[in-house]
Amino acid sequence: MSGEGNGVVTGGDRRHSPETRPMTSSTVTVATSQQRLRLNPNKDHKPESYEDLELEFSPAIFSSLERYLPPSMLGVERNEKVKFMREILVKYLPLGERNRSQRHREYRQKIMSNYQPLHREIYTIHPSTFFTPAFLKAIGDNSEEGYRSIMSEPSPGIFTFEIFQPRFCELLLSEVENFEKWVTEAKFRIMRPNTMNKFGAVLDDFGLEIMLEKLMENFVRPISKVLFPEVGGSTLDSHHGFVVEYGKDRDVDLAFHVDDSEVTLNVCLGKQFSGGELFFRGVRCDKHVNTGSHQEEIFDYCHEPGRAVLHRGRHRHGARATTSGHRINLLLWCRSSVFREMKKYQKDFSSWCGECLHDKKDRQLQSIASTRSELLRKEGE
Ligand SMILES: O=C(O)CCC(=O)C(=O)O
Ligand SMILES: [Fe+2]
Repeated sequence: MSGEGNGVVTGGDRRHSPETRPMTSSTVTVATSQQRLRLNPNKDHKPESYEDLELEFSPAIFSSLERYLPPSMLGVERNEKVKFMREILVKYLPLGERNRSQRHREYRQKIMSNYQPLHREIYTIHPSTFFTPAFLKAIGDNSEEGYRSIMSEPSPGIFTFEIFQPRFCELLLSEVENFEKWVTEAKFRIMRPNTMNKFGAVLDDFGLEIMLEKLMENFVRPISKVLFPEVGGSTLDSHHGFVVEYGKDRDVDLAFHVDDSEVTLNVCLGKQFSGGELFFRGVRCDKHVNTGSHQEEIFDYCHEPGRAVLHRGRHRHGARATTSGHRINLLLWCRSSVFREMKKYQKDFSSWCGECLHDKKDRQLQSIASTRSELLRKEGE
C-alpha cells in the first residue's frame, strides 16, 4: 500500500457554487402545514424552467425540488409552485447559505450585464461542430459496445476518448482569454473554480451554464448511465463547469484530492505543454478516503488536447507540475442529488470503493476459513 502526500483534499474543501448544490435531506423530508414533499423524486416528471424569474434562490434549485412536489402540486401554475417551494427553502436553507447564494447570483448578474461574449456560437450546443464524428456516432448508438469502441480504459474506471474538434477547443480557449482580459481591464475580482486553484475561471459564471448543462444531460449522462451506474451515473442532475490553467504565471500543479462530483469529465483544450500528468490512486468512500493505494490502483495519465478523461469523482487524483508551456483543461463535475440522498443510508460501498471491496473480500475469506476449520474439527470428532 502506498499513500500520496499528506492526505486527500475532499470536495468539501473545494469551493463550489451553492447554486448547483443538490438538495439536502432536510429539504426532501420536510412536512409543510398542509402537504408533504415526496421522499423520492418523481423521475418521470419534467420540471419547469425557472431561469426567467428573479428569485432569491437559484432557478436550478427550484427545478430540482419540483420533482419532490406532492402529486397534487405538479399540475398547478408555476407561480403557485414557486410560492410553495420558496416557503420550504426559506425555512430550511441556513441563513449563511442563503446569503452566499444571493451574493453569488448578484456576482453572476454583474458579469452577465457587463461582459460581451466573443464567440456566441459556443454558448449553445452544436453537436456537429463541437464533437468529433466518432464521438457523435457512439452517442447516437447509445450502447456499451459503442462507447467502449471509441474509448480506452487504461486503468479500471478511467476512460479516455477523443471528444472535441480542434476548432471548438480554439474557440473555447479564445473565449476564456477574452473573459480574462475583461476581468483584468475591468479590475473585476473573480471567484476561482475551487480553493486549490489560484487561476482558472468558472464557465457557468459567464454564460456557459446552459450549454454545459446540455453537455452533461445529453452526452455525459448517457455514457455514465452505462459506465458508472453504481454512483448515480443515470441520474446526474447538476454540474459545476470550469477551466483550470497551468504554466508560467498560472498554477503549477494540483494537490491529491477527490472531486465534489459523482462523475468528472476532464478535457484538455491545449495548448502546448510538457508535464501536467494526472496521477490516479483508487476510488474511495468518505470513510476510506485517506487509506493507502493498492498496486493495481496506481496509474498516471498524460493529457492530450481534444481528449477527455472520464472518471468517478471519488477516484483520488492530482496533477503533476506543468513544466513548460501552458495547459488549460475544461472540467465538468457532474452530480446526482438522488445518489447523494441514497448514500446517506448506506454503509457498504464495495461496488465502487476499492477499500470497502478489500474489506468485504477479507471478511469472505475469513468466513470461508472458519467454516473450513469448523468442518475439519467436526470430522476429527
Ligand atoms: O489538472 C487537471 O487536469 C485536473 C484538474 C482536477 O482534477 C480538478 O480540477 O478537479
Ligand atoms: Fe479533480
